Amino acid sequence: MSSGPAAPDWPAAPQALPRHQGPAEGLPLHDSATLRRWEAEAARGLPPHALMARAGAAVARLGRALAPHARQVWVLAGAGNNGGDGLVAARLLQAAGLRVRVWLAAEPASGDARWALAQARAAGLAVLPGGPPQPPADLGPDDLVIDALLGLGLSADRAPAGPVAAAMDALDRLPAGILAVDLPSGLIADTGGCAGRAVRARWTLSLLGLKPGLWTAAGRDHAGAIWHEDLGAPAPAEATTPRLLDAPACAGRWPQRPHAAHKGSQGDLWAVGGAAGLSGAIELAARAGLAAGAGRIHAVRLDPAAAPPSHPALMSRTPQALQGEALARATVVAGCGGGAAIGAWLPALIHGAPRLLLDADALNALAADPALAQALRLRRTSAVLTPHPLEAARLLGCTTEAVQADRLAAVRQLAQRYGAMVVLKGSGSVLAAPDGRCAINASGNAALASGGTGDVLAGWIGGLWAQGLDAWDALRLGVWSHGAAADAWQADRGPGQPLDALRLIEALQDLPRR
Ligand SMILES: NC(=O)C1=CN([C@@H]2O[C@H](COP(=O)(O)OP(=O)(O)OC[C@H]3O[C@@H](n4cnc5c(N)ncnc54)[C@H](O)[C@@H]3O)[C@@H](O)[C@H]2O)[C@@H](O)CC1
Ligand SMILES: [K+]
Repeated sequence: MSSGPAAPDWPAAPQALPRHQGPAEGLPLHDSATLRRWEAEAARGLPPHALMARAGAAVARLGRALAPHARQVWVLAGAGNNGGDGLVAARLLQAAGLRVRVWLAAEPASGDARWALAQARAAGLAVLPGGPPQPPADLGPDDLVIDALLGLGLSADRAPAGPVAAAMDALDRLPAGILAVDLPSGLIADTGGCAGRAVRARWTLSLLGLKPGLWTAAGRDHAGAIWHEDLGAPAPAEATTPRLLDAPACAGRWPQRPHAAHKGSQGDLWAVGGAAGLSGAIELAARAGLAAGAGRIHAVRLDPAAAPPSHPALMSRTPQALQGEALARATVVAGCGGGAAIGAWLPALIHGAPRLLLDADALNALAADPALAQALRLRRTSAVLTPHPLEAARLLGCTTEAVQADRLAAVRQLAQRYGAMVVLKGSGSVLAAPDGRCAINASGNAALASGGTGDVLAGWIGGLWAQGLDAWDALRLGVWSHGAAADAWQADRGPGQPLDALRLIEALQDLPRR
């Protein structure tokens, strides 16, 4: 960029403070192909039906714990092994003294499920396949319903019809809590999409491994609280599985603040945007960077007519100030409220900023200009992109529906195509790096669905990154803590209230840094 950099008055921010080692990258999430291999290997070393017996016992045990006052249980079982798990649970719950009724979609085909049905009948349960799914008339709110219609064997390309659809209709209308076996029926394990429709469970017990689809797209709305049972079968070593981004995966990864810290040691964040009429976005990003703890925050207005920042700790800058030494040590968050004007500044930022995060209008400019995309790929240092699904679709040249249909595939493709770290925002944000690392965020809730929360996220990640974290750590921690702040806020008030962007920044400041 052109003329007149401000002379630095403190030493440059270090590139990296001591690396913050957390216990792990997070729990692995397994795709269905891996789960099938895992199941086959585990079954080889066990007596017949042992895995199903363990699965059914785990469902029964958890059902008792979650619904301790239940007096009766209604089990809806499909004709596959998911239904077999439900039949085992039904038998065990009856043996524990509960009144159990079973609805079975059709005569089971697999050996395991036929065994489970025979055992259930031998124990005195009246199980006749087919017929209308009629819940027990006196089923109450304390009682338990077990959804064992469909699991990993769901055919994703057809919406459930016939008896299974009728059973799903019945599940929609029940007062009692629904415990889903392995997956809420109809939810696609690998993507979190629905095969037309899916059961809304209060709880899900995921068997063997955790599935990515429980955490992203429609997964969070359908799975309820997620429980895990590995059935005592050792997990396969899969290096490339996505990881669950949760509190333990982020523990101990916050930037260090040594006693002798000063504003020059905590990094320089430049928030670049602020086209006319859009200055609020840049102020939100800058304020979030300040809350994250970055040492000096510069708010760059691309249009001099745009309102200057109102927070007294933010330095109002022209774009010309971001060049030379200032640019060489800057962490730049570009695009929040940038309008079309941001495009002209991107070549210099892509070339000169050692840490660069592109959001909103910067992403739109990138999608529209192949030369920018090429320049980004050629960068030696990390860049971070923070698209929502529509921006991701523009970057990939596809529809928003295609992005949402397989969010993991979309984010991986973006990371490869642009040579950048990417977070695809939305319910269960997904993260990917060009080297194949991948994560799904477990925090956050619908309170975040309001204007400006994305600008806050961009500035918050930038503020963490400016303090010396490496790019992947800053991205992971930033995304998780952004959602965790909303979770803490909602825990105090209950669901349903939107969280405005300024309050979100306060909630981020209040979040304990452990
Ligand atoms: N794979 C594992 O990890 C283990 C599997 N077990 C259970 O077995 C399940 C997988 O069993 P299966 O492979 O038999 O599959 P499922 O029982 O999940 O589904 C197969 C059944 O669903 C029907 N179906 C599939 N798609 C449908 C659609 N779109 N609409 C209506 N009906 C549809 C099929 O006709 C078949 O009857 C797991 O989810 C789990 O509950 C456990 O027993 C033990 C370990
Ligand atoms: K199920």
